[in-house]
Amino acid sequence: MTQIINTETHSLASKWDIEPSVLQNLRDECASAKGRAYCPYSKFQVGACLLTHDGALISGANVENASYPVGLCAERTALSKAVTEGQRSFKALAVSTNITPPASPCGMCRQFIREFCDLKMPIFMYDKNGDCVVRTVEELLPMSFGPADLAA
Ligand SMILES: O=c1ccn([C@H]2C[C@H](O)[C@@H](CO)O2)c(=O)[nH]1
Ligand SMILES: [Zn+2]
Repeated sequence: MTQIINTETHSLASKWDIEPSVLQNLRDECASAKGRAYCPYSKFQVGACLLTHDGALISGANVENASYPVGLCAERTALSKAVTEGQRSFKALAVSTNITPPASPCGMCRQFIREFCDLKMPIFMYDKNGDCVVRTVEELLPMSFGPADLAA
């Protein structure tokens, strides 16, 4: 069956060197993961999905806790799942929320992402309408501290 892929997805995909159907799957996966968020306190659902260089998609959602600060963001859930499944080579991250403009990863997640992802890796942030804002890791966390700095 032929998939219908919109023009925005096509142009984003070519800009970031991702197959349009793969970018569409990434977007769909992070949107579905959002539906599995456990967020009874904030009621703010967030879905995230990583695309690995070998084409795997690994998703996560926010998981809150009655002791509020214990809650986990979607981005760190997805990354922790991926890393503990042996995946550390990422081509893109997508995040989906039900607001517009789209939410961007919190400061703690930016640092967590920076540990494993290339500074030039794109982060696709989808809003409630499925529209997208894209920024690289470096744009979200300039002049960052990373693993190589410890060895310097
Ligand atoms: O990028 C974000 C921003 C917020 N949250 C979660 C944390 C908390 O569960 C809820 C409200 O902050 O949304 C994420 O998962 N990712
Ligand atoms: Zn976060």
